[in-house]
Amino acid sequence: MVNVLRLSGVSYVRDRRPILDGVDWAVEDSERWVVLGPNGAGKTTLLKLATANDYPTSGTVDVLDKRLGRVDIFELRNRIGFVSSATGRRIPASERVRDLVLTAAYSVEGRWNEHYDDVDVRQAERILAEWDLADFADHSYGTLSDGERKRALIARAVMTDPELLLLDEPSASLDLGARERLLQMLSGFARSPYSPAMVMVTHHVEEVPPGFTHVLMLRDGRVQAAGPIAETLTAENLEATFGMPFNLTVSDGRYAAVAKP
Ligand SMILES: Nc1ncnc2c1ncn2[C@@H]1O[C@H](COP(=O)(O)OP(=O)(O)OP(=O)(O)O)[C@@H](O)[C@H]1O
Repeated sequence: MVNVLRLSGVSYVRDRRPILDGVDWAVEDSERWVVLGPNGAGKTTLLKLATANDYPTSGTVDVLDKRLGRVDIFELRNRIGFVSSATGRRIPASERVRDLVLTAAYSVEGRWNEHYDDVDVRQAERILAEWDLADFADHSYGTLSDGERKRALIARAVMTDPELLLLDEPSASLDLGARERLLQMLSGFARSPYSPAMVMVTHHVEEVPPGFTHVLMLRDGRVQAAGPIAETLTAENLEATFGMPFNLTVSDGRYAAVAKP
């Protein structure tokens, strides 16, 4: 087992307010983590550190065995796949889906070269099929539905064979069918031993894909609970994290939570 991410005593303070407060957390290469917590808990801030897009105020962050602050972050970022609504906003509407995926191999957005290596073209075709995008390969990004866009962004993120894949609320704004389709794909991807370590931020236990192994629960910038999902994703920990009591059920690996009457 290899640590892909390790936060030790991490605090992140802005305007004298601790947004993350004494966070200790480690992700190993075979693990798939869900990060759960209410609005403002610090989930996106945590991803900013994990993607080497910011630095902690105190404590240490090691990403892929490199200590933030002592490493070339551009080299590090090439080894990390990241999907968020902000990454989606940077994609030109006219970009063809095939090029969106293919150009990831060259770390560019927008088609820039008429000649790609065969190995990259084959890899892109395989990934497009894997994420159910083969029929959309010649469509432009701007014409895709929200669900298709999310799958296209994930396909782009995995094109470079990242060692760590971070997803910030991938199923937010999707309709029920699109959400379920995406969760099935994420579940299959999470279960593959060839997939990288994964971290997915979500607000809803219903969006936890079966196959994810661990959960980190954050409240007010502090770790409320962290560990294997079966033992850690409990009604007690949900209440401690979201500040209200829930009835929690699990069926076929899918969780559902409703407030206690
Ligand atoms: N650079 C910053 N300066 C000041 N406040 C910040 C900064 N970054 C984040 N915050 C604040 O820190 C808190 C945590 O933000 P963050 O986006 O990490 O939470 P989150 O758990 O992702 O929330 P949500 O679920 O609503 O997306 C919020 O109250 C936010 O306003």
